[in-house]
Amino acid sequence: MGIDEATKRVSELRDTLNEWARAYYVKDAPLVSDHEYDKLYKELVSLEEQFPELVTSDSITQRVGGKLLDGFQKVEHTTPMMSLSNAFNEQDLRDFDKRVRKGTSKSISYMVELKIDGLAINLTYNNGQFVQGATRGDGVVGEDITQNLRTVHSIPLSLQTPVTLDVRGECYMPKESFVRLNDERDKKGDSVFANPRNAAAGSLRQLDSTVTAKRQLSTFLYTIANPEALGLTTQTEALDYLDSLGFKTNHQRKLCHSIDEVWQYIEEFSDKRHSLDYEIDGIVIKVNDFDAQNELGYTVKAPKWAIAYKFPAEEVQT
Ligand SMILES: NC(=O)c1cnc(N)c2cc(Br)sc12
Repeated sequence: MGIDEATKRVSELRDTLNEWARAYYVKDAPLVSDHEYDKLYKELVSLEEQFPELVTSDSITQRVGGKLLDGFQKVEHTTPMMSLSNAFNEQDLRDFDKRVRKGTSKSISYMVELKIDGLAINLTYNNGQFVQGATRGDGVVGEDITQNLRTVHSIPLSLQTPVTLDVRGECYMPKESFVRLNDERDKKGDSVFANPRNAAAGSLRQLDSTVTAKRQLSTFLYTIANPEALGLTTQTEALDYLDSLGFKTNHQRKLCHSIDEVWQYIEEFSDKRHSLDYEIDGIVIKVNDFDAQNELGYTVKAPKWAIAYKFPAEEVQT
């Protein structure tokens, strides 16, 4: 096969494999069998070995294999990554709702989202290319874990539109992966992780990304930095835009038009959360309209337009 034919075939393989990977890892809806996927993947690896000049950093074959790091570089976030104040009962939520309605004349609806128990991350894309991934750190400065995040299949290495933006979300380990990992570690006499959040954090703080690649991590993205610069006016629009770019968002979200509706959702997930295949430690309630968010502003620590309802800690069965 000559270079022209190889170039064409490599492009076809990447488009097909990226579509299949998005279906499997982002939409949880596989289009083909693992065997079918592996067949094309092997063909792409072979062509890239025959024609190294065709390898690009966003090729699906380049997710694993960065060099062994001797530490993590510090990264300053373009805008601070927020933290949330907490609510522990219905009255706390009703007090929050009163403060919100006192703080703005706008009509209020709430975007209600599951609070994923993982590690907060920031992903930076330049002209649609994934260029940097970082931990939240203290909210202002985090650590560069780009190589490790490149191994997480639900994180696109390139977007279908050449947009420059920062997106934030949670990297987590599914419950099943957590149980399997601890079984393997226990059998080898290694220490086990206390919970999926610690397992995800430990997996992302690896200096060797080939270890991270084996940990079956996933993500839910939920924030775009400076969303109004992209013409987005609500959290609903921001989440739909993240979906359209090929990111994995959590579809259990609900737009609520009263705090009563928010409380119903919380009561519903107080039980349903145990049947999810990932851990959550609460529910995040956000004023949906960005103009109203800006009017409400921030306290020193956290936004006045959002709150995290925390589920009561559960008795650990020993
Ligand atoms: N959907 C969300 O906004 C969300 C989900 N899961 C989380 N652990 C967090 C943390 C902050 Br801070 S926001 C948020």
